[in-house]
Amino acid sequence: MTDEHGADSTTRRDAERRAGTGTRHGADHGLAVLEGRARSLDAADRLAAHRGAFAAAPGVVSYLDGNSLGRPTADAAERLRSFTADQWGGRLIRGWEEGWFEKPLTLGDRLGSATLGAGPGQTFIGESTTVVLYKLIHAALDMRPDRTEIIADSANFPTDRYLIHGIAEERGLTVRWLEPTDVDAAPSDATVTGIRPDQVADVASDTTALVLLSHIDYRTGYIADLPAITDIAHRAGALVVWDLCHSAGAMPLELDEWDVDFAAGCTYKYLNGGPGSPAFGYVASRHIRTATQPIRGWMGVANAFEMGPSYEPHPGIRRFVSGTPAVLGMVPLESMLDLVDEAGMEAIRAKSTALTDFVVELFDELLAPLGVRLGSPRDGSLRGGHVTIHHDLCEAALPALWERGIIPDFRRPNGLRLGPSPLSTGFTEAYEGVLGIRDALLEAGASGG
Ligand SMILES: Cc1ncc(COP(=O)(O)O)c(C=O)c1O
Ligand SMILES: Nc1ccccc1C(=O)C[C@H](N)C(=O)O
Repeated sequence: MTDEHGADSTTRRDAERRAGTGTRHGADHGLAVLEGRARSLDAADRLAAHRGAFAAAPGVVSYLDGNSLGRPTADAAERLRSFTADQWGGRLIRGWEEGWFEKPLTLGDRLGSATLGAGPGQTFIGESTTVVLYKLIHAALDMRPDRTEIIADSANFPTDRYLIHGIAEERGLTVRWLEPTDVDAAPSDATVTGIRPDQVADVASDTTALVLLSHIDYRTGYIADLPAITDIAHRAGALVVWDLCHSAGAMPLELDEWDVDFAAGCTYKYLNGGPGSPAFGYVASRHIRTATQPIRGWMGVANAFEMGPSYEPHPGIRRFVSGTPAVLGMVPLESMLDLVDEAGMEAIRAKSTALTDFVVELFDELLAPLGVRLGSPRDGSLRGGHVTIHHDLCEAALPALWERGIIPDFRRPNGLRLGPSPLSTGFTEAYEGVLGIRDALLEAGASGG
C-alpha cells in the first residue's frame, strides 16, 4: 500500500511502531508521525469541505457515534425554524394539500434514488424502524401463507429479535435462529462474527417463508453478503426483509438490482435526520399490489379524504402509510440528502472505508499494546461504518472520555464502537479520539504499551 507521498505505508508503519516502543522521545515521535499522517489524510480528503456543513458542537473534540446518532447539518435549525414559521405557521392546514400529505412518498423516492438504489414508487417514510419492520414482516408472511418457518439472526439488534419472537408466536410459526459465525479475524483479534450465506443455505427450504437479517451487523460492523443471501432465499421460494439501519447513508445500496423484496432502516444515524426521525420502508414494485400490511389506517387508502366506510388499500406504495406522517421530523433529513447529492454515495463510502481503515491503523499503534482487541473485520470491504474494540476497562474509561469531548458508543459488556460518520468526521478528529481512548484506558488502569 502506498500513501499520497508514494511511501510504502506498511513498511513505514512498522518502522514507526519500532520507534514508538523505545524511549519517551521515541513514543512522542511515534505520536507525531501518526498525527502528521492524520493531517495529510485530511489534506487529501476531497470531502473535507463538507465537514463545515454540520453544526458546531462546542466542547466536542471527537464525535465517534455517527452509528447511533448523526450530527445535525448546519442549516437544520434554520430549516426547522422556517418550516415552523412559514409552512406550519403560515400555511396552516393548507399545508397538507401543498406537499405534506405526499411527503412520505416524495421524500421516500428521493431517499430511494439517493441512497438505496430504488426506483420511484417503492419507498415510503413511516414510523420508527420497529414499526416499519413489523409492517413489512407481516406483509411478507401474508404472501407465503402455507409456509411455516422464519430464518433470523439470534444476535441481531434486539428490536428485530423481539419482533420475530412475537410475530412467530402470534402466527404459530417456527424460527430457525442462526448463530453468527467467525467471518474475519486475525488470531490476535476478538472473534468477529456475522451471518454467512452458507448458513442460510443450510436451513432454507420449501417451508421457509421469510429471511430477516441486518445488512450490517450492529455489533461487529460486518457486511453480510446481501445479494447472495437474497438469492438463496429466493431459490427456496422465500422472501427477504433486510434491516438497513447501519448501511443507509453509509454505503451505496442497489435494492432494485439485488432483487430485494422488503427493507427498512432508520434515518437518524448516517442520514442525520435527528433523534426520532422517521424510518423508511422499501417494497419491491412487483409485490406492491399484492402486499398488505397490518396497520390499516386512513392515510393508506386510495382516497383518504373520502373518509369511506371501509379500508381499501391504495394501489401504490401509499398502502404502507398508516396515519398522519411525521412531516416536522422529516425536515432535517432533507437537508442531509442535499449533502448526499453533492458528495455522492460512492465517494461517501470511499471516505467511510478510509476513516475506518485509519481507525484500525490507530488501534494497532495505540490500543493493541494495551491489550485492547479488535472486534470488527480488518478487511475494509467486509466492514461497514464503524469499528468495535473490546477491553474490560472501556466502561470505566467512558466518563473521562465524555468529559473531554470524546464521544464513542459503549456497548455492554466491554465494547466501544467508533463510528466516524464520513461527511462530518475528519481524520485528525479520529486520531484525537483514539488517542483520548488510549489515555483514558491508561488512567483507568490499563497497562502495556
Ligand atoms: C439494526 C437496528 N435495527 C433497528 C434499530 C432501531 O429501531 P428503532 O428506530 O425502532 O428504534 C437499530 C438502532 O436503533 C438498529 O441498529
Ligand atoms: N435509536 C437509539 C436511541 C437511543 C440510543 C441509541 C439508539 C440507537 O440507534 C442504537 C443503535 N441502533 C445501535 O446500533 O446500537
